[in-house]
Amino acid sequence: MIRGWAARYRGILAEFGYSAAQDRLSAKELDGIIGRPVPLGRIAGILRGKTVLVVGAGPSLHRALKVIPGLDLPIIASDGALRGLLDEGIMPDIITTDLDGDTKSLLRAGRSRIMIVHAHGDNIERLPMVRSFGNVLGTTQGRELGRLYNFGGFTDGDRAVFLAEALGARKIVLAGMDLGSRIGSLSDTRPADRATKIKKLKRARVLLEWLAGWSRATLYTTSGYIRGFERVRLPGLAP
Ligand SMILES: Nc1ncnc2c1ncn2[C@@H]1O[C@H](COP(=O)(O)OP(=O)(O)OP(=O)(O)O)[C@@H](O)[C@H]1O
Ligand SMILES: Nc1nc2c(c(=O)[nH]1)N=C(CO)CN2
Ligand SMILES: [Mg+2]
Repeated sequence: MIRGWAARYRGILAEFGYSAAQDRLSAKELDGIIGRPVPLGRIAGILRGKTVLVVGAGPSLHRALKVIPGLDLPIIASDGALRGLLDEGIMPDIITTDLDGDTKSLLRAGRSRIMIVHAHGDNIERLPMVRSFGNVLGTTQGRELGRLYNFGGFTDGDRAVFLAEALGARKIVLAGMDLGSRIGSLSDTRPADRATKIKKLKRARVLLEWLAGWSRATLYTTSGYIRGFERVRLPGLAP
């Protein structure tokens, strides 16, 4: 577990009213379901020393999808962004998910791609889906247990950035990671959950700005402003 995470996790539990015990229960369940996890070295082999594209499901994803096919970069897709990528014929290398993204897309990608599956107290009933995935690594937001890892991060999108940093990416470029108060249309958020979702995105921003203070990777964003991330334009996108 990364230094400083425990305090941030306590803050998340308090703000969102989650139970650490439920998170732990879910983590144990996931650890029991995953037979043999993907070796960490295989994931690091994809990311180490590379410029890695992390794709979120924010409103700017639609624009980014026009140019992503021309980029020759390893791609990590976060949950809802996966469907957008698949619709454009782009199969990402790695998917970060807590299994509440589009099920059809997750099952399709899960046949061949690396699925980084996050266990938390509110997705226990979804965990059996993991049995259909060929290459899985499990994560938890609490203390690491069994063969699960905690790279840091909260939502699927910011966890992808923490993962890429932990496994040695040289540069991390965000697309569709607008954060902010507009939820992307590819994000499958029920109206009743929208206020919580916006709070989650705020928390993701705070965590990314914390990461920017000590990240070994250089961080870039092609979507919204994030302190500590350099703003760049995706090549080929009109201003
Ligand atoms: N404005 C935005 N709207 C939606 N998602 C965003 C936005 N900005 C960044 N993202 C990132 O895109 C990721 C994938 O989005 P999506 O809402 O589809 O997935 P999700 O499975 O509901 O996310 P989570 O389970 O992490 O809440 C989020 O985890 C978030 O980090
Ligand atoms: N207990 C719990 N943990 C989480 C949850 C959640 O709904 N419940 N959602 C997350 C990202 O959406 C990440 N972590
Ligand atoms: Mg999710």
